[in-house]
Amino acid sequence: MLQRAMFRCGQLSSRVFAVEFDLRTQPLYFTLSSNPQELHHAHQQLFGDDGKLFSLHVHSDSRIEKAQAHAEIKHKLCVTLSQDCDVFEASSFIPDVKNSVVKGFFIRDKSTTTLSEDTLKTLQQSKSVCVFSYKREGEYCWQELWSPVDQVQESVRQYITPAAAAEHHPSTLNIRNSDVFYCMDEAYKVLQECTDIIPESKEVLKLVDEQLETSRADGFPVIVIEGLDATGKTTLTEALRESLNATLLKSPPQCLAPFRQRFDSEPPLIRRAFYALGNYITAAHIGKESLRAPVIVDRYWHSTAAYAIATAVGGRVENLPKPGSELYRWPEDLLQPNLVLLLTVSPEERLRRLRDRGQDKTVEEAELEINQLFRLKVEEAYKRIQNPACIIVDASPSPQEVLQQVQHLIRNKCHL
Ligand SMILES: Nc1ncnc2c1ncn2[C@@H]1O[C@H](COP(=O)(O)OP(=O)(O)O)[C@@H](O)[C@H]1O
Ligand SMILES: Nc1ccn([C@H]2C[C@H](O)[C@@H](COP(=O)(O)OP(=O)(O)O)O2)c(=O)n1
Repeated sequence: MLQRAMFRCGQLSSRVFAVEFDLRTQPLYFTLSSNPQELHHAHQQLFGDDGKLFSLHVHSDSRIEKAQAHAEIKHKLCVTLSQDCDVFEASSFIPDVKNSVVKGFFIRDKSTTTLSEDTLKTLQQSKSVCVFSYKREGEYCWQELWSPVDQVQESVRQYITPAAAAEHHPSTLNIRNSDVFYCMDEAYKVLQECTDIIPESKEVLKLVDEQLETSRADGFPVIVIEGLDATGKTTLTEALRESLNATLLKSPPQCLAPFRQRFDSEPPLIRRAFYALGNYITAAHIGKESLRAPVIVDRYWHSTAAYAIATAVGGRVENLPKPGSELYRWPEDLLQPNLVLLLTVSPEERLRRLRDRGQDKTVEEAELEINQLFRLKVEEAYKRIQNPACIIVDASPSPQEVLQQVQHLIRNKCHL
């Protein structure tokens, strides 16, 4: 079993576990050792209290199955476990080694019921789930493979010892080709692997196939408008269309609208691959339309990458991939715009606009509202994307003033 193999002595020094307690705090890092050692103060938070402790993760050779099972387990743990149970995101990883992350959960059950054991037992039977339990022994705590009481099993005990945080936050290690895609083929492959379980994938792939190659002719300028929801993108792009006599496009394109809700309910791997492919369809439209007139694009790759990175990265803004990281690099096979403008408004003004609009928000946008940290991470990721980088536009003045500001920028940068 994958997880057990990781615990073999040869790998002990490099395999670390991180448990995210709360979005505002640092995760707790620990590693396993065959010798008991004194628990560090911080570890008392996790292992020192009363209550039963478990961790679990899915093992499967299929990344689609793994992603879906992980999402289902998350949902199941949240709806079935009582309020006396804390469920944390937990991952094991080899420090700073790309693609080494195994995502899972950590459960602290302070209840006197057997609900968590019953739930874990069911999960263990129905899915490829691996469960570990943690036991205290005086001042020490150790981990072993968990099996329900009726199945006695010989198991190796490993003592828990604190570990230092790695240079790169674990949630950044698996971003490439799981959350952000840097070429069309990689996103395409994900949807190909989904066709059995999500029949709509075939239709999406067909729409991608129908688009002709987009070798960019030296046509009219292409200007992308980016920003969080309710920063004024629709208002500005409509005004620019009028004033520049431009063609207005968006990503995801209209032809993907019937599939969006379906893919929005899927785990990040599948959802982000869908949005990535949407950019390539929009790119084909841009290639065609820019031969006739200037093109304004409402959201494009900056949105795809910034939301994906901000969702994947747990905790604070400091946990984002460092500025200059290859994770912020534009995909080589995706048509580049001439100008990208990022609309920014204060959180208060944005909330006011959201309320005035009074429309339904996507779950993600609703989360943005309550989760300032997430909003900060999306904005910061937007700003770190390179080649092309975005130019920040203060979108708090009146629509007319914002339009003038942007027209001025477009005249200077694109000579329109
Ligand atoms: N510059 C502005 N000043 C004040 N309100 C604005 C401005 N731009 C847009 N709005 C209003 O804010 C809300 C969100 O704008 P919208 O263009 O729909 O944003 P987005 O497309 O980025 O979600 C709308 O009700 C719109 O009328
Ligand atoms: N080009 C794009 C556009 C949107 N997305 C994703 C990113 C977020 O999850 C949502 C935001 O879309 P949302 O519907 O809230 O945006 P608008 O209100 O249409 O501006 O879509 C993307 O990944 N790539």
